[in-house]
Amino acid sequence: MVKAVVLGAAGGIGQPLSLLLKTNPLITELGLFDIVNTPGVAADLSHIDTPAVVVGRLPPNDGLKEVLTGADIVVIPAGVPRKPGMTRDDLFKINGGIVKDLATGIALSAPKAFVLVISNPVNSTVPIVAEVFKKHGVYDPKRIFGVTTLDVVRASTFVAEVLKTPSAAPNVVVPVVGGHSGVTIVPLLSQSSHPLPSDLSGEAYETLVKRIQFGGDEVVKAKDGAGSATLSMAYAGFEFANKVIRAVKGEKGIVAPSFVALAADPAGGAALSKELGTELEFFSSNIELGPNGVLKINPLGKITEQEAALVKAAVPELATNIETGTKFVLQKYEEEKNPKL
Ligand SMILES: NC(=O)c1ccc[n+]([C@@H]2O[C@H](COP(=O)([O-])OP(=O)(O)OC[C@H]3O[C@@H](n4cnc5c(N)ncnc54)[C@H](O)[C@@H]3O)[C@@H](O)[C@H]2O)c1
Ligand SMILES: O=C(O)C[C@H](O)C(=O)O
Repeated sequence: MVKAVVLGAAGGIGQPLSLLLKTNPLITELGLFDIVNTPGVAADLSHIDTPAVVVGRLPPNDGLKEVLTGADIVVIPAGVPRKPGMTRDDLFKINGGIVKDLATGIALSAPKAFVLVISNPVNSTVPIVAEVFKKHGVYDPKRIFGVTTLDVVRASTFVAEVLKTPSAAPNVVVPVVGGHSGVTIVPLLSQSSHPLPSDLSGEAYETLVKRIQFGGDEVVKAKDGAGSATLSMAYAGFEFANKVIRAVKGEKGIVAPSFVALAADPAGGAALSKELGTELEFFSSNIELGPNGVLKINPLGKITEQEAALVKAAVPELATNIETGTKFVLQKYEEEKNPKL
């Protein structure tokens, strides 16, 4: 029995993600929450002949609480997407508040659920969820994940294109570490399952790295004001959710990058901090998943000088993004305690 919940289920990501989750036979209940349209989305999906019983709720009458109660896994794609010219950080003002409110609902109604955060800016929204959970005394760093899978999916696709083996994309595995925005997205091309040509250096290497780092911009530009990646994100979110569910069901050796608190595995986190040369509270490295969430945070391993330079460039921005999320929640709690602030 697995209950999966999507918060923001009527949106561009939420709908196709809910559709994909409905196709997973391991999911027995699918809860959909949004501020609009979830009864319709749920009615539509409920006609599909797979096991999951679908329920869609709106905010009135404790809809969030009802959907979250009994949840094993909660995926959050709620919030506004970018338009051309915007950075992911520009979304913080609106999405920070949305994620804080939804995290509060999860802390109250499904504190043991695995929480998969898609809403941008991920580097800041994951720390928001962590702070909210700390405040409610239910924080377990092993259970909160920033979904960076789309970067991995893109890296696989773009590397396969360079290798001129388009059908290889699903088999090409390229770890992408750091975070989920611009220079914090660090592809470790030297660890690609399919080695790149040895002459891929200089401009060609930089072009490939930039394409992976700024792949989101490609979609934002092409959609021309109608939002950002939705379908590829739904695919990526489904991939990662499935990995978590498979690990919970006892499958061993499932490894994937995700933006998690290093406290989720203190020993692995310390080793990673040593490699980074600094202590960050959150970082996306390859993690091994287990029945309780994060089992092990893997080190970066052997990387090239170019990759070390990319990691170094990512660290200051990550530190700022993390602090933005944490401070936002702490300040909100201060304001609630002392409304005159
Ligand atoms: N992590 C990633 O790799 C990644 C990839 C793509 C998009 N994103 C992010 O995902 C988010 C959603 O993108 P989208 O294209 O689906 O946007 P969208 O506008 O199409 O959908 C967002 C949905 O969230 C809902 N929503 C707003 N406030 C809510 C609340 N308080 N509670 C519940 N639902 C609420 C909206 O009603 C809407 O249906 C954006 O922040 C986007 O930047 C992240
Ligand atoms: O680019 C965006 O704003 C959405 C998402 O983070 C992406 O990488 O596609």
